[in-house]
Amino acid sequence: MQSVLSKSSNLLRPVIGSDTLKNFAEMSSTAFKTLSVGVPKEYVYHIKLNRPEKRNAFNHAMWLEIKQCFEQISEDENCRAVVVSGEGKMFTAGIDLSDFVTTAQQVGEKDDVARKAKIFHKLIETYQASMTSLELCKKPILAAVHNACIGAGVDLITAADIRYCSKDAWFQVKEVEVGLAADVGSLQRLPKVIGSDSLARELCYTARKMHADEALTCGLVSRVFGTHNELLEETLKIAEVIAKKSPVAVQTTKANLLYSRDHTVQEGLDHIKLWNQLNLQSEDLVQAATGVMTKDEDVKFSKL
Ligand SMILES: CCC/C=C/C=C/C(=O)SCCNC(=O)CCNC(=O)[C@H](O)C(C)(C)COP(=O)(O)OP(=O)(O)OC[C@H]1O[C@@H](n2cnc3c(N)ncnc32)[C@H](O)[C@@H]1OP(=O)(O)O
Repeated sequence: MQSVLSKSSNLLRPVIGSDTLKNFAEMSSTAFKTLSVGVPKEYVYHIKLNRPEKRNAFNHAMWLEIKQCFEQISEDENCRAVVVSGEGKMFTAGIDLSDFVTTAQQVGEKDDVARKAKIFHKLIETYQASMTSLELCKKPILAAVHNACIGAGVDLITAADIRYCSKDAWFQVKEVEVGLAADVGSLQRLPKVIGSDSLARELCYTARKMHADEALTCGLVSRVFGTHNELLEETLKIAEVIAKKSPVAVQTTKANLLYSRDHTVQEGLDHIKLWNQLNLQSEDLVQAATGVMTKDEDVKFSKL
């Protein structure tokens, strides 16, 4: 097991250097230990949580690699939409409990409360940044959940743009059951995603499982597909639709939806006005509008 203490000097060290930006998809298959990266369609990346033998539990390496991966994708002109799924039996079993307990025990061996707190402060900050990297990634992220999505899995998917699942999916904000208050995003994002403060509180206080049908009704996911294969196939198709649109338009839309979530309507309107006083001058606008008028559904936009 890796612990945060033994790896602390490496906490934010990038796995991939900036010189490899162009070859991200090829490089990442060897650079990442806990994620796999594929390019199933033009401009569409598929990231899989890849510790199937441990049910894709988030060990320390995975927390770090998620951040590295999405920061890299954010700047990668070859990517316009990202699908995130889990390899093997389920989406994820949440935080790697063995890893986490080892860390907690090592911190416990220190004598002073302030010094212990400093280590946990850094750890929580690092794990929060990992989840937030999906939200800050300029490219839309589509989470495709099959079977279990537990604990940290809910933190992850609520930072994604779009959530789909298969019929066998279930979701669990399990933190209170393992003696924790969730601290890397679920408490902040879940109520906003589902739009029901009462249901969010019920899920977070009871740690009960929520199955696919209820996840659809409450808006945690926007579509349910039959099987895992259908889920991936359909999610990739939707990612491809997004990837064919103007990257200027799509990336500006993501940035402004995020901004507007946390601001007043007027602040949001002022914000998009600034973005679009630039973007209305982009070649993408003329190309896309011409495509609509000439019924050309295959307009090719330059890389961004
Ligand atoms: C600063 C902190 C911020 C983050 C906080 C996050 C909190 C959380 O995520 S809380 C949720 C924690 N997760 C759990 O409580 C889930 C525990 N696991 C299970 O309940 C079951 O394993 C599960 C229902 C997911 C799967 O059951 P299944 O029968 O399919 O598999 P198993 O035989 O139980 O497990 C297979 C191997 O995977 C290992 N494993 C599963 N979950 C975890 C985990 N969370 N952490 C570490 N390892 C896990 C399990 O030990 C088996 O390994 P092995 O014995 O080596 O084969």
